[in-house]
Amino acid sequence: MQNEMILETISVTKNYFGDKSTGINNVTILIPKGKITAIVGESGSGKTTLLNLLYGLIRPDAGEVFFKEERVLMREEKLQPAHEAMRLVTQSNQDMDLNATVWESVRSGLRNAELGLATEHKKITDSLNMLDVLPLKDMPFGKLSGGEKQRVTIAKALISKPEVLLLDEPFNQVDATYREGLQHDIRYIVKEWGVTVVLVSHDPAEILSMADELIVLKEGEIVENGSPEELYNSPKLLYTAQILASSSQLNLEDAKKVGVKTTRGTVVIYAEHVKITKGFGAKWTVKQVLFKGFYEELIIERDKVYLRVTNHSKGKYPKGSKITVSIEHFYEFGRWQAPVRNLPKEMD
Ligand SMILES: Nc1ncnc2c1ncn2[C@@H]1O[C@H](COP(=O)(O)OP(=O)(O)OP(=O)(O)O)[C@@H](O)[C@H]1O
Repeated sequence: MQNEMILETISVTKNYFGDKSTGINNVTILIPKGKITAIVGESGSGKTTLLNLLYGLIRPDAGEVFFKEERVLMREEKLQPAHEAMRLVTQSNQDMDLNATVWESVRSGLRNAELGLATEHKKITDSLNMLDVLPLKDMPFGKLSGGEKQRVTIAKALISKPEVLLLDEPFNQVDATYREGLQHDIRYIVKEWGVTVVLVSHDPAEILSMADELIVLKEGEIVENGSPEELYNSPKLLYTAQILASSSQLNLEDAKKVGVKTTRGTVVIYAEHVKITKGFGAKWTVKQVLFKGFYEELIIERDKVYLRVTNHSKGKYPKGSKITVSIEHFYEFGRWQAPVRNLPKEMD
């Protein structure tokens, strides 16, 4: 069954000060209803601009944005900023009053001031509960941790049950330990309340585990889109592979040095596809051990060629260890063509 679409842009362009290298260019996208769509791309690729255009905060130079097939009116065209069925949560929490209590902060998200006290109380309680911050209700917003602030800001955005929630880097201020909890809660909200989420993120871990759909932006244009699995397992572009996975890129010469035979151009090797063992006469050296929580990322070197490796046996390969390497597969990219999957290669 085809997904129902809720938001759409048709050939939308927005350049700042007429400079075509800024903003976004000729972007056409469809956002499915009741799903999580993530907009990803390097810094400056136009992610926030696209989010603001979807919300009606900024006017496109060309093209149109539609919410349920109706054109989204811009803030100059009506009294309310942006669309009443959508809410945007920005990175800065700049519209939050630091001295207001959590309860008051969430209450200020109600647009209908005429609600009875009991209804209002229930709505605030429901929103706070949904984000698991009810016990903080009497705390001033300014005294909360980054993660708690983010939860309260989302609770405020959700109190009037918007159809679309737009999140700009929602986990930036959130401790790694609390990230998963918040990601899980957002997924739950999408499922329980049927909210559509569009989020902007640059962190592969959160995008891949959360999103149903990915839109990849590069220099203001969409270069790929699809499910996280599709784009992670078969990226068409080197750029996408670099954004979604911890990886190493080798040029033809370096690839040859380490035994990877390619004729087409850059080779990308995902860290998780490099397998290592300790071995006598091994030619690779562990140069760095990066702590990643429940696993490590190693930077290893041979003949001045460096590779990233995911290592789940923490502590087994300290800095300076000599190791043997095999690569399960790698991607070849030449003139931005589709990748070629390769069979395991023994390199030592
Ligand atoms: N208000 C503005 N005035 C002028 N240029 C802007 C403005 N907002 C964004 N830009 C420029 O447009 C381009 C895209 O910016 P945008 O913030 O949309 O990118 P982004 O992908 O969200 O970046 P980041 O990940 O760093 O937040 C950048 O070159 C940026 O400098």
